[in-house]
Amino acid sequence: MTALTESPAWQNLASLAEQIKTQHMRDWFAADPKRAEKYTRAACGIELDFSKNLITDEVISALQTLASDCQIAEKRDAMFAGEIINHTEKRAVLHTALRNFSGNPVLVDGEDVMPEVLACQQKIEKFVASVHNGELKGYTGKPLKEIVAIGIGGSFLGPKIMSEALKPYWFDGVKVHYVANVDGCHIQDVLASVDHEETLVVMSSKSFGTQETLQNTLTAKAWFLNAGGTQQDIAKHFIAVSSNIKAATEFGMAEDNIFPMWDWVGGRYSLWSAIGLPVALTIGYDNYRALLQGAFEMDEHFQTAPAEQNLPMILATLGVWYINFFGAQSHVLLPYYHYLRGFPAYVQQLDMESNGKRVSGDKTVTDYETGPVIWGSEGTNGQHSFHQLIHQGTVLIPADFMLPLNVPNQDDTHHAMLASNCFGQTQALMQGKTFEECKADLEEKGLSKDELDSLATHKTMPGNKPSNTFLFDKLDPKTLGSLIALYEHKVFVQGAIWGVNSFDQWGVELGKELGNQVLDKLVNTEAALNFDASTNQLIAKFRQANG
Ligand SMILES: O=P(O)(O)OC[C@H]1O[C@H](O)[C@H](O)[C@@H](O)[C@@H]1O
Repeated sequence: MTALTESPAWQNLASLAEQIKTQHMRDWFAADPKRAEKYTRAACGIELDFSKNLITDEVISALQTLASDCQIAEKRDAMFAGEIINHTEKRAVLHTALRNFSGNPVLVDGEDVMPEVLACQQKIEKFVASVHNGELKGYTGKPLKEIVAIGIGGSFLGPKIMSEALKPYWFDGVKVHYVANVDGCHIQDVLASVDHEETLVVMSSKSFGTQETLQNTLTAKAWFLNAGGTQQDIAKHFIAVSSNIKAATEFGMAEDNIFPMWDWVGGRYSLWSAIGLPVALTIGYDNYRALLQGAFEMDEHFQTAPAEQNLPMILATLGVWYINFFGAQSHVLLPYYHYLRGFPAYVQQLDMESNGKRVSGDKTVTDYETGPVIWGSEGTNGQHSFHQLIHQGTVLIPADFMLPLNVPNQDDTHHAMLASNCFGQTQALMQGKTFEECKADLEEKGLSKDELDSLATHKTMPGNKPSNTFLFDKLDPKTLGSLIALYEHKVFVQGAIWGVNSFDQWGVELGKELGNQVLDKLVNTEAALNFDASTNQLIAKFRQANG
């Protein structure tokens, strides 16, 4: 056993879980009319009702003990202080510096990074203004109205979902198109829909070495030249965000057109850096700044609120409770807001790339589960498909429901229906429906006893399924910033409890490496195939079809 699973806090939680498994949330709600009030907390305009969880005061305090024994506060402070907590890559983890409005310095290797961060923000502000006011023009003198943002992974998903989620705040007059996949269908479709004279390509790649992004940018460049632009005009239509200035200039980007980022910002945490430039172009700089402000406020909350009030701590420890003591292998996110439909995919990357790890500390292979499968989609759509399994399937899937109480320009009837479905689902998951209740419903229909028993058995829902419900007044830029930072810190706390390095991604790196080796064999069609028989066969079939 590892030190974690042997620890008194872990052992205590294991025995508490056995007791809790014999109880039902229904009974807790019946016994305590104040349960909802007792287990609701708010911060940064986000209210979290976590009363529909398999928890008691004793469980909460045991989870807090585990967190404190795992030195979460110390680890959190080390992150904010710029210590090298990404130990396998020997890097600090300072996405929080990108939204630091405290006026305090943030030191990396003894040097304050804030002046560079602020200079970059000013550069973004100026650039966005010059696009929006039409001052920056394309090579034929037309304003730049179409933004083609090329990037993948962290250099894509965060900005894309932020832009989508903030549709009511879009700046009128520019349209942003995000392209990630190397599948040529996407870039072709996007380029076919825009006028090259009005197009600005923003290439986002921290490393400036990611195959998909380089290829899509080359394709866009060829399209631009083919449409009438010249090599000299490229500087007016192509800009980059990267920490690899050398590679970006070698690629042909003008140095002035490169927005910097830094090694101490991980890809999936980079949306707060100039990687967010397409977001600022979508919603304007003031709204973009509010987004950063919201994240900053959540950072402050995370650092200062006591454990029992601390939203990231509450969410993280609840997750650990289900993953490690109830065998939950996945966690579903259910935004009841169409514009937030991309949020599950974003958190999927954030959480699974961060905590999809199996080594704790220096080299201990864990004997406990770590990051869960994160999935989900917008409500109410899922209610008509996969919610069935959450209600009556044999696996436990904790759920996060989220709903803005006000939606700009929304028809009241639609919004009330949306809300009723959201609340009704959390209720159904919690209370379920007993065999007796199902039978009583059916009795009036004149069924025989056998039929009654059978159908009532099928209709019975055990309930006792945990969920969190997040409410916010409206999903404005500030609240979105806070919401994203909340999940970032949740992931941090869980990683810190499990002792994994939440900031590297060696599994992803291996995929890139092998993909390049295979590409070599697809391009050099005469090269001998020396992989396993299955991979060789797949390559041979591709060669044959494309020969
Ligand atoms: O920004 P780039 O260097 O192009 O990297 C893009 C993405 O590449 C990899 O897949 C990493 O796992 C991601 O975290 C990263 O965001």
